Amino acid sequence: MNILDKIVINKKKEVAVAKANVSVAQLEQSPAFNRETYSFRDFLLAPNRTGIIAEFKRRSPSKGIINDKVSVEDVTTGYASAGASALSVLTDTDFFMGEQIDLLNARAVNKIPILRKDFMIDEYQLIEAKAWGADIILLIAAILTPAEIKSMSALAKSLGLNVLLEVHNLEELQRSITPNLTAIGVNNRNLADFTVSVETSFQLFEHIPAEFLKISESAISNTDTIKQLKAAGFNGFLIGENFMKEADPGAAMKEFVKGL
Ligand SMILES: O=P(O)(O)OC[C@@H](O)[C@@H](O)c1c[nH]c2ccccc12
Repeated sequence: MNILDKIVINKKKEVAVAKANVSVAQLEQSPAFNRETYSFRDFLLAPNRTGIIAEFKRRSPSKGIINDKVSVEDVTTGYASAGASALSVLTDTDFFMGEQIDLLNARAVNKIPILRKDFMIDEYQLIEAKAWGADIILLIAAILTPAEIKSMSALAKSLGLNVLLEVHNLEELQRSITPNLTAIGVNNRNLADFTVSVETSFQLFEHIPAEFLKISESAISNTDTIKQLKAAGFNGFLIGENFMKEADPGAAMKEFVKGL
């Protein structure tokens, strides 16, 4: 059993507990639920922003603890002022040390789109995402059927949420395309065995239909890589560890973008 299988088994139990504790009607009453969401497309393509989706990630299964000393408010506002087009906030606790409150806190202090970074396996989690202040949800092709991707992205659209579909190979990409997606993210990290290669993005690029925003995810640690990805046609760059490993991730991003 690989890590992704373990995460999904755990997530199913977590969602069952959450559903028993908090009803959809309760989630729908949360103040964030009825707000207007920010447009992922507008912020990603804005000329005065960097295209970087900057991630708040304390820990990962591949790296262990990356940084558990910083506050989500300091880091995400630092990212936003360094020119992030969007923020990514992990809400998985058992494997990434993220929390629901991290997303709520990031939402309270930022006026740019926020991705709820989690393993979505149930429509209930989309209602949570909206109620907790997210603008974007992640759907990971490796753990969902094409029918699930279709129905979850249609529900996301009806909630005003943007959808980032994550793929790692051509087969996942081709079976998962559906009209209600906003963006396609090529994960340079294989979540089954943790190997990384930015080549994955360059290889899959030409197979992504023109109407979707194109994001390269993971293992990006220098501005030359971003310049090459931009030249190939990528619109967005999801970066976590390269900033989070520093004592002040916002300042690290500010320094990094000088090289763009
Ligand atoms: O820290 P990195 O290598 O810059 O990667 C960020 C992001 O792409 C990565 O955290 C990620 C990509 N897809 C995911 C799915 C679930 C959890 C995490 C991820």
